[in-house]
Amino acid sequence: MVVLGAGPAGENLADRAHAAGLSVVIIERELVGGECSYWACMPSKALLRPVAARHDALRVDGARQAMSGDLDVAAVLARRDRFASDWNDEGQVSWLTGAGIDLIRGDGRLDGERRVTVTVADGGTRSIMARHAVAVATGSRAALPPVPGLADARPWTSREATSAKRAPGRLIVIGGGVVGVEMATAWRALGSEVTLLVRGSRLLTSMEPFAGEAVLAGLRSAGVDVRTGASASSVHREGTDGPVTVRLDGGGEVEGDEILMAVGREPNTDDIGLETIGLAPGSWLAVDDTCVVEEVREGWLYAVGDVNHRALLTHQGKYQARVAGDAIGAVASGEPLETGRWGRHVATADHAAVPQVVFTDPEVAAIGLTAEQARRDGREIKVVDYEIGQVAGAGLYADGFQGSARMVVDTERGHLVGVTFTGPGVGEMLHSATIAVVGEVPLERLWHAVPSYPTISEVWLRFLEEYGC
Ligand SMILES: Cc1cc2nc3c(=O)[nH]c(=O)nc-3n(C[C@H](O)[C@H](O)[C@H](O)COP(=O)(O)OP(=O)(O)OC[C@H]3O[C@@H](n4cnc5c(N)ncnc54)[C@H](O)[C@@H]3O)c2cc1C
Ligand SMILES: NC(=O)c1ccc[n+]([C@@H]2O[C@H](COP(=O)([O-])OP(=O)(O)OC[C@H]3O[C@@H](n4cnc5c(N)ncnc54)[C@H](O)[C@@H]3O)[C@@H](O)[C@H]2O)c1
Repeated sequence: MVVLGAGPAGENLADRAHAAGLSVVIIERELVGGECSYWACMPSKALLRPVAARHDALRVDGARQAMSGDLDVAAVLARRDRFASDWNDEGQVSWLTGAGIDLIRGDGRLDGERRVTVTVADGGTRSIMARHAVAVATGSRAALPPVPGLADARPWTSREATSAKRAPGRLIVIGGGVVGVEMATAWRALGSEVTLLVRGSRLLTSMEPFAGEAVLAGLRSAGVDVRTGASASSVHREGTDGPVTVRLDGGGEVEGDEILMAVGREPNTDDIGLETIGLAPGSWLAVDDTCVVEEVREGWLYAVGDVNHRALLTHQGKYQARVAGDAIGAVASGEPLETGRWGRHVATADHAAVPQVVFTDPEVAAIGLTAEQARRDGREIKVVDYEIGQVAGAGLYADGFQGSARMVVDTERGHLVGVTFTGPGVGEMLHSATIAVVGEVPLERLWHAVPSYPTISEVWLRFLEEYGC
C-alpha cells in the first residue's frame, strides 16, 4: 500500500499495515514526523512546560521562596529546539526504515485509481501502483483569512509561533482557539507584550464556557491584553521589518512587532491529484468509521489524521491510523471487519469521546460532550459542578488551588458522557475521565473506583457524592 504524508497519522498507519503483513511505501515532502513533531505539539509543549513548572513552584509556600527571577528565555528556547530535534528527522527516518517501511522523499499526488506519482528532489518522477490501498495523511496548515493587507504583512502562523528564535517585543495574536491561547501564554511568559484579539465574546468555544472563562482570567492576570468582540478589518506592515498595525472593525487599532494568525486550519489537499479520481481539490476528505473515503467506490482510498477533519489532534489521528491500518490488513487477507459500535476496525471514539488538554495556566482537560452538546444530542442529563480546591490533595498541590470540574451524566444510560477540569496539573487527570466515558462505566460501579488520598483525583468521590450515589 501507499501512504501519502509521514506525520503521526501516516507513520502509524504505515506501521500497522506493515505489521499486518503488507509492504508499505510512505511518501513525505518535508520532515518525517510531520507538523506535530516540528511545528505543533512538541515545540509548543516544550515552550509551555517551563511556564507551568515555574507557576507550580510559585504556588507552593517554601518552594516559592527558592524561586528568583523570570524564565531563562535562551534555555527555554534551547530545550524547545531539542524537543523539535533541531528540525532534523534522522531519528524518525531510522525508526521508519528499521520498521521495514519504504520511504520516498518527494511530493506525492494521486494519479487515478490506486496510482500515486511522486516528484522527487531532482525533478524526476516515480509512479507506484498500490495493490491494496492508498491512504492520504497529508495533514493541515494554518488558515489565513482574506483580510486586506494580511498576506503582505508576513504574518506568523503556528509554524513561526512554535519555532521563533527570539521573543518579539509586541505580539498580536488573532484567534481565541487552542493555538491562540497557548501561544499567547508561552510568548507572554517569554517576555513579549501580547494582545489577543478574539472576534466573539468567549475563548475556547467548543469547550464548557467555564473553561474559556478560566483561561481568559489566567491570560489577563499574566498581563495579556485580551480583547473580545475585536475583528481585524485590515492589516498593514511598515516596510519590510517595521511595525504591524491591525485596524479593527468599528474603529481603533493595535500595533505590534509580529502578528500571529491562529484562526483554524485548512486541509493539505489542493495539489494531491484529487481531481484525477473525481474529488474536489482543497476539500477535507470525509470518511466512514473505518476511515475509507466515502465518495470513492470500491473502498481503496483511506484518509487519516487532520485531513479527514474528524478531530484535529495527534492522538485521534494515530487512533484512526491504528483502526485503518488494521482494517486494510484485514481486507487484504480476506478477514471480516469488526464494525460493531466499539469494534476493532471503527474509530467510534471520534464521535463523542475525544480527549483534549489545553496547556494554558490554568490547564484545561476535557473529554466527550459539554452539557450543551449533550442536550443538543437529545440526551437527558444531570450536570455536577465542583470546585477542585475543596479536596485535600488539591490544597497540597497548590496553595489556594483554583480550578473547577464538571461531569455530565446521561441519566437514562447511567454513565458519564463528558468531563471537564480546569486548574494546575489537571491534564494528567484526564485519562481517568476518558476511561469512564469510553467504558460507559455505570455510576454505581464508579463508586467502587476509590481515589487515593490525598490526591486531586478525590474530586471523583465528590462528583459521585454530589450526584447522590
Ligand atoms: C501549534 C499547534 C499545537 C498543537 N498541539 C497539539 C497537542 O498538544 N496535542 C495534539 O494532540 N495535537 C496538537 N496539535 C494538532 C496536531 O499537530 C495535528 O492534529 C497533527 O499534526 C495531525 O497529524 P497528521 O499526521 O494528520 O498531519 P501532519 O502532522 O500535518 O503531517 C502531514 C505530513 O504530510 C506531509 N505532506 C503533505 N502533503 C504531502 C504530499 N503531497 N506529498 C508528501 N507529503 C505530504 C507533510 O509534509 C507532513 O509531514 C497542534 C497543532 C498546532 C498547529
Ligand atoms: N493542546 C492541543 O490539543 C492543541 C493545541 C493547539 C492546536 N490544537 C489543534 O489544532 C487545531 C487548530 O487550532 P486553532 O486554534 O488554529 O483553531 P481552532 O479552531 O481551535 O480556533 C480558531 C479560532 O479562531 C476563530 N476564528 C476563525 N476565523 C476567524 C477570523 N477570520 N478572525 C478571527 N477569529 C477567527 C474561531 O472562532 C476559533 O475560536 C485545533 O483543531 C486544535 O484541536 C490542539
